[in-house]
Amino acid sequence: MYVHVNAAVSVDGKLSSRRRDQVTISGDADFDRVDRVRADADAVLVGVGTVLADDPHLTVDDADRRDRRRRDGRDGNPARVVADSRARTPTDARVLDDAATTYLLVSDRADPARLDALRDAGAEIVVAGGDDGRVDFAAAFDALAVDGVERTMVEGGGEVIFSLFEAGLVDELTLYVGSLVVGGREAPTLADGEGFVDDFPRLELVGVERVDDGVLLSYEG
Ligand SMILES: NC(=O)c1ccc[n+]([C@@H]2O[C@H](COP(=O)([O-])OP(=O)(O)OC[C@H]3O[C@@H](n4cnc5c(N)ncnc54)[C@H](O)[C@@H]3O)[C@@H](O)[C@H]2O)c1
Ligand SMILES: Nc1nc(=O)c(N)c(NC[C@H](O)[C@H](O)[C@H](O)COP(=O)(O)O)[nH]1
Repeated sequence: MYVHVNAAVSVDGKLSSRRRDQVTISGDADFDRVDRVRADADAVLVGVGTVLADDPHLTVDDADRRDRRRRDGRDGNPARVVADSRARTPTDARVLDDAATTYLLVSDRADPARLDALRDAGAEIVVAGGDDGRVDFAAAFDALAVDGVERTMVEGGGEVIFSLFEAGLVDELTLYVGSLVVGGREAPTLADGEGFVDDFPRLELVGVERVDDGVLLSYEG
């Protein structure tokens, strides 16, 4: 699986505010770039924290890009994937509408009644839980690959991105740094989780570009 992480942060590295509600960091040009990256992916993945905070749709906005995908024999939208160990995704979440296939990655600790309700709401359930009750991304990606998902774009949040770095699964990172300060010791950052104390993952900087009133940094993992 090729994993491309994309996120937008403030100059102080925050994904959103201490209230964990969505902060618009990208400008129009960056959101258009995000749409292009989505259109190139087989799947777009977020954590359930992002679903609960932002209720994202995770589809391709641009109709020409959807048409191009269909001409290439693909679905108009990439699949949507939510890392959701305990199946907390609301059954009326926007990711569960019929615009695309949606996989929920759950652990074996998820409540079977919740899973039935989510299946009824249209979700495909993939059980891929590690011993700690969190989704084992390597196992989950192997399961998705069976369905033809070879390229996944990850749109956050900070807990999921940390886990992917920890597991050594990040091939590419694009980071839009907007020119605003959010602050707050409790505000989510690009990589939260437990944090590293040694063996810090190192990335190779491969691009720096001014976009909107911010900077787009491109790295290889
Ligand atoms: N600026 C951006 O680009 C951007 C993008 C996405 C989200 N956000 C913001 O980030 C915040 C949400 O991020 P978050 O960190 O709270 O949640 P998250 O989206 O990273 O989801 C975390 C949850 O995913 C589940 N999970 C399952 N397996 C996991 C694993 N192996 N590792 C980690 N989590 C696993 C757990 O239930 C965990 O609580 C919101 O405030 C949202 O607005 C910003
Ligand atoms: N690239 C980017 N720039 C931002 O300034 C910002 N706040 C997000 N946040 C990610 C967000 O949590 C969602 O995942 C999608 O940006 C919403 O996507 P939809 O339009 O609903 O499909 N992402």
